[in-house]
Formats: sequence, C-alpha cells, structure tokens
Amino acid sequence: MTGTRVADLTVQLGRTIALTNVTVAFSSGVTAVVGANGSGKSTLLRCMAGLVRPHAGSVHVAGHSLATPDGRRAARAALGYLSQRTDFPGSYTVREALRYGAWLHRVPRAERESTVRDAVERFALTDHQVAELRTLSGGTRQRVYIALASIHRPSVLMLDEPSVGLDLAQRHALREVIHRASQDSTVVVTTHDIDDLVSMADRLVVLAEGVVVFNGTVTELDATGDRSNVERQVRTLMTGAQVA
Ligand SMILES: Nc1ncnc2c1ncn2[C@@H]1O[C@H](COP(=O)(O)OP(=O)(O)OP(=O)(O)O)[C@@H](O)[C@H]1O
Repeated sequence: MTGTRVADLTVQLGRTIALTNVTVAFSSGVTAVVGANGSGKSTLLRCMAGLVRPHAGSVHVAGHSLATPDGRRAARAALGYLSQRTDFPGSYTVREALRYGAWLHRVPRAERESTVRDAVERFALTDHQVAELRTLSGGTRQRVYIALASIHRPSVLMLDEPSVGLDLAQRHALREVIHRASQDSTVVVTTHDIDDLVSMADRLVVLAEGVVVFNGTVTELDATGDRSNVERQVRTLMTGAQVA
C-alpha cells in the first residue's frame, strides 16, 4: 500500500481553527511546508503523526488510514517524526541514544546493533559515537535526532523545523542529510528558510492561516528558480494573497 495524503482536513485546537479543508498528497522526495508563524505547519505534521485528532477529514500514511486502530499501528511503524521540541537526555552517548531509538521503534533485538551501525554510517556520526549528546554542536545533535527519527527506515519522514538554531554551514550540511534521507523516504519538512526551498525541496506547500495557498514545485512557482524571486513569491503567498 502506498500513499501519504491528507484530505479535507480540518483541525480545531481550543477556539482556533488551525487547519481548514487541507488536501495534500505527498509524493516521494522532499516536500517543504512553509508558512508564517501560526499558519498550521506543526499542526499538519502532528495530525499526520497521529498526535492530533482532526475535526474532519482523513489522513493516510504510507497507505494506512489513521481512522482505525490497526491503521494507526501500521502508520506508526511506517513513520518517522522529529518534533520541534525533541530533546534527549544530554548524558546519553550518540550510540546509546540510537540504541534506545531502535528499541523505541521496535527494531527486533537481533537487528539492533546492525541498525545502529547503519545509522551511524548513514548520518556521518562515526566520529561522534561515544560523545555525550550535551557535548555536540547544534548541527551534529540535529543529525542525531534525524537519525533517531529514521532509525527504523520509515517510508515517511516528517521533520518539524529541523534547521532552526543552526548556522549557515550546519544548515547546508543538514540539507545534505535530508536529501540523502529522501532517497529512502518521502520527506516532509517544515521550514522558514528560503534557501531550504530553493536547494532542497522537490515540492512546496504554502499555508496561510490554516489554508493551502500553494501546492506545487518551486519551478511552478517561479520558472527562473532565482532565490529572490522565489522568496518574494513565497512571502506574498504566506500573507494569503494569490500570486499572479
Ligand atoms: N494546543 C493548542 N491549543 C490552542 N491553539 C493552538 C494549540 N496549538 C497551536 N494552536 C494554534 O493553532 C494555530 C496553528 O499553530 P501551529 O503551531 O500549527 O502553527 P505553525 O505554523 O507550526 O507555527 P510556528 O511557525 O510558530 O511553529 C496557531 O494559531 C496556534 O496558536
């Protein structure tokens, strides 16, 4: 079964309508979800992770509907999710954290060590294996967190603002990591960074006040692919206006 999509999704949180009739099908590669603060980006990811129950509409993750317990179980196994608030005890070493992640994601005991070795390699963590998380730079720690979210090789990987707090070089390195992850998984990433869109995203979903105002490729948005043109278009869309 394939297909990661939300259809006619409406989510109310307290008195706020966080998402209204959102319909998006996520294809392979990297989809960036952008929007102003409070536009509903995190809510969309939280809904797809099964952490927020929609008021109306449907969610499918890798073909599994979140409407039934069996579907939710299957979707959870197919999904990797890095929340904006991910934190991990700083006294864990990278290896210990990854071992814990493998257990958490129900990797069979016999496969855990090879799974950890594989993640260390995939995410270029060889030199940091025995370092405690609290001693790592923000960029390396974020790489560990992405390794944790994708240790079970999920078919869908959702990353909520992974580049926040990173410097330019770290953002650049992170894009490489995300690009590599997208070879195994459908990646959905929320970001405020226009460079992320131009250099990393295959597709772009723009939200304004909980409504999808654009869903397409960066080239469809702006054929020149020029950074400042794309930025202007996205900024305009984020205010809820239609791009000419
Ligand atoms: N638990 C909650 N209870 C009530 N309202 C909420 C709750 N969580 C979020 N909201 C509201 O829902 C709307 C969407 O929030 P959400 O966090 O999804 O936006 P966002 O685009 O991810 O923002 P940011 O870029 O600041 O992370 C906002 O108006 C927010 O204030």
